[in-house]
Amino acid sequence: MLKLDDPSLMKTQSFINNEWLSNKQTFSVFNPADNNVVAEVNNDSSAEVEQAIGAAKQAQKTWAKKTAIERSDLLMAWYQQVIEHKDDLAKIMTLEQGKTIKEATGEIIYGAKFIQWYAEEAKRVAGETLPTPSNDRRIAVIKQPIGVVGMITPWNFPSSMITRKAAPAMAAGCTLVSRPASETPLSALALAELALRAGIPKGVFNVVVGKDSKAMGEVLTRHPDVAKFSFTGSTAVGKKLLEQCASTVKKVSLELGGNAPFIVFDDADLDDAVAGALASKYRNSGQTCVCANRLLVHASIYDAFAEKLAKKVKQLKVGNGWDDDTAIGPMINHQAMLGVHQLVTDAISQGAELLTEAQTPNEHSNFYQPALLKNVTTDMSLAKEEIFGPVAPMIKFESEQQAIDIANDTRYGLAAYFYSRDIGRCYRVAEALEFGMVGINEGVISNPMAPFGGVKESGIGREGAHDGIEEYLETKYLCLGGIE
Ligand SMILES: NC(=O)C1=CN([C@@H]2O[C@H](COP(=O)(O)OP(=O)(O)OC[C@H]3O[C@@H](n4cnc5c(N)ncnc54)[C@H](OP(=O)(O)O)[C@@H]3O)[C@@H](O)[C@H]2O)C=CC1
Ligand SMILES: O=C(O)[C@H](O)CS(=O)(=O)O
Repeated sequence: MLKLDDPSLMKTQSFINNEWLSNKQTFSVFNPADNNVVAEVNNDSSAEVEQAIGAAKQAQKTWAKKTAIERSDLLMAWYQQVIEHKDDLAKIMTLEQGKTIKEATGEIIYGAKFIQWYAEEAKRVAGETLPTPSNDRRIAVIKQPIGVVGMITPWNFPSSMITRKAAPAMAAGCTLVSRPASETPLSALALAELALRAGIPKGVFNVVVGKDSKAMGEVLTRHPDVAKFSFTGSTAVGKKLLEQCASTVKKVSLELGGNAPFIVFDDADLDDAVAGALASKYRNSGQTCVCANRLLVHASIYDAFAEKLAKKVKQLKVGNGWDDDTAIGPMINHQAMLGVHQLVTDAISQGAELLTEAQTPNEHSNFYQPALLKNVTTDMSLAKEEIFGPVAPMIKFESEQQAIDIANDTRYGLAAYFYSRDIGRCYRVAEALEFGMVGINEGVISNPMAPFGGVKESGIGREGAHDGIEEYLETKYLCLGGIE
């Protein structure tokens, strides 16, 4: 039984116009660790999304008229609420997503720091005056909020993927309708409760929840009152939603899938590289878009690296997210776990060698033992697809250029990592990699101060840094005549 310091944070209704609305229809939310039902949540669909858009539209002009300092203070109040309740929020996340309580707490703090960061950035939105082209006129540029924002987010980071969008949008003067993944609605609804307690005005932050993601997405991507759409999720779904947004030429931000190379050169610090690979690959049970997805290791250190990493992987304890010594929690659901196992068995059937314990999935369990495979080749699905699970394939390379070519041979371009202590190589490789983010001698690089995002089919736009608030602003050019 979940014991919260503040049980009123467990919300199951839709949050529209600062009101909790009941719905006759509900859907079940499950605990991935044991597949038990943990809550019955409102099953909204198109009507509720329309209602939420109406509330956001009604509120937007008033919210935008607040000064940047007023919005900043309200966002900081929200930040303080989230930090004050971080332990309860982490428990709710572990309950519905399965990640370890340590990782859940880390995510709550990470997500809160986007609210803190954009509370500060709200005060740094500036236009400019430009040299006049003639003495009878003056020209200037101002920045204005885009308007109502629709957003859809995934289950793997059910709190921070929301604040990474909502905070800059609200800081810029936008209002929004958030639709979280149906696997993890509780974290989103708890954030809404804390926004209410922080004094965020009605209609600014709305959360609709439901199983019919397609129907809800149709409204958010096609409604004429939604000026901006922001999505985080798979590339396949992102492409569909981008097409749907074309109907009303919405501004769009997409944070999509990844296939991160993790390159270990012969001059790397081997122990650092092993530690970096372990952190990058296996956090959140490998269910992050920026996880190392392919380990590219120079031939001269391939066996030594494999031996060191295999030893560490075997020490990772699989278990319930509540247990302090658990390193790997359950995967989000059985289908996801079977998909990962299929990639492993397929690779082994083509000659890859499993360096960790062989396993046969239990038909009632979502747990998967962390795995490491060597002798993986680039033609295997395990090397080409986004694994999204605790499995690391090792690919051997002979030269720097070959490593770069293998790394770039993907339609994805989100994160990439490499380990080298040669400064010339660091510059050459960092510049040659076709990815939006590059970790150099680091395996975990996400933070609110940096622009997070990808190139190619990993997305459009950036979240975090000052870039993140620009995604929710329009640029307006003013030309003032009659000066002379
Ligand atoms: N770049 C980034 O920052 C991140 C990228 N991702 C990527 O997301 C994927 C894993 O997350 P996952 O949730 O499985 O991704 P999905 O793309 O399946 O789902 C993401 C969200 O989109 C919703 N959705 C699914 N289909 C539709 C549709 N047709 N119309 C509208 N909404 C839809 C889902 O709702 P529901 O689940 O209720 O169906 C969920 O809320 C991976 O590829 C990962 O790389 C994940 C996190 C961060
Ligand atoms: O994969 C994701 O969902 C997150 O973007 C990963 S991170 O921001 O925590 O690195």
